[in-house]
Amino acid sequence: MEFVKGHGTENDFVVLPDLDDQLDLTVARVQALCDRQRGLGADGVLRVVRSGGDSGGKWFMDYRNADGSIAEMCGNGLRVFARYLVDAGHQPQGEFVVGTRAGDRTVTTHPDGSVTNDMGPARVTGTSIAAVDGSGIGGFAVDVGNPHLACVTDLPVSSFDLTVPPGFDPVMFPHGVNVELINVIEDGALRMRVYERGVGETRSCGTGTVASVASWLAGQGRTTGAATVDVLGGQVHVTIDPTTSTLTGPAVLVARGELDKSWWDALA
Ligand SMILES: N[C@@H](CCC[C@H](N)C(=O)O)C(=O)O
Repeated sequence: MEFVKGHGTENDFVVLPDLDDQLDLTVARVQALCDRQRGLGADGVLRVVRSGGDSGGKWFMDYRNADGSIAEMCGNGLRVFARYLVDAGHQPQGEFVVGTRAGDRTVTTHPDGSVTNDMGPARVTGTSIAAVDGSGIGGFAVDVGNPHLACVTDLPVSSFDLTVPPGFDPVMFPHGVNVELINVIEDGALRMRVYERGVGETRSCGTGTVASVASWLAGQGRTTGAATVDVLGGQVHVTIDPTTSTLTGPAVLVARGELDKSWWDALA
């Protein structure tokens, strides 16, 4: 069984090509694959399925968090997924459509290895408070297909302890939430740290960067704008308008190999 390891701004993934939708990707298997001691190690798994959808999309990205939970969307994962399809010869370089649980997303791969995702609308749905390190930090709830609580703060994001999960309002976020802490460096330049639902702190979160820019704009009463976002693992560029958003950043394939069949079978 083939695997590929890749990352987007150091948000890392095990890619499992399963074009004919044959793999039984159980929670135990996802957890073991993502475990950095007893598996390959990753923030999530991207199962690559060829879809017969009528939306024009030939591919479905089955994304799982490291704890085995299913999420609707993964922005960094989508770039790595697109890079894999081109690298494997399944798609020519350029624009194509990938289905996700949040809907179809158009991706554009570039010759320099970067990828631009159309991320769909970033909907600001309200305000809420994240409890981090004993402090309440206000932010905007942003739906990027998956849920975010994106909080601009004047405290340096480097000062927060994100080894402990942030608290949040379970009524507002009944299915959990990804929490972003954001500093404004200057107009159009943000710095972000993130605690991801189903993973913990990661070095980047693509949907989280889109939510961060939407939150920063919402704080100024704006619905359109663009920013670079520095994350622990690099930098991405985000644009937001009222109907859609884009995310551009690197997508790197690191290694490929074969999973041991007896290891996989024992995890069922
Ligand atoms: N790292 C991802 C987001 C992955 C899903 C998230 N943890 C959730 O549960 O919603 C990204 O790059 O967007």
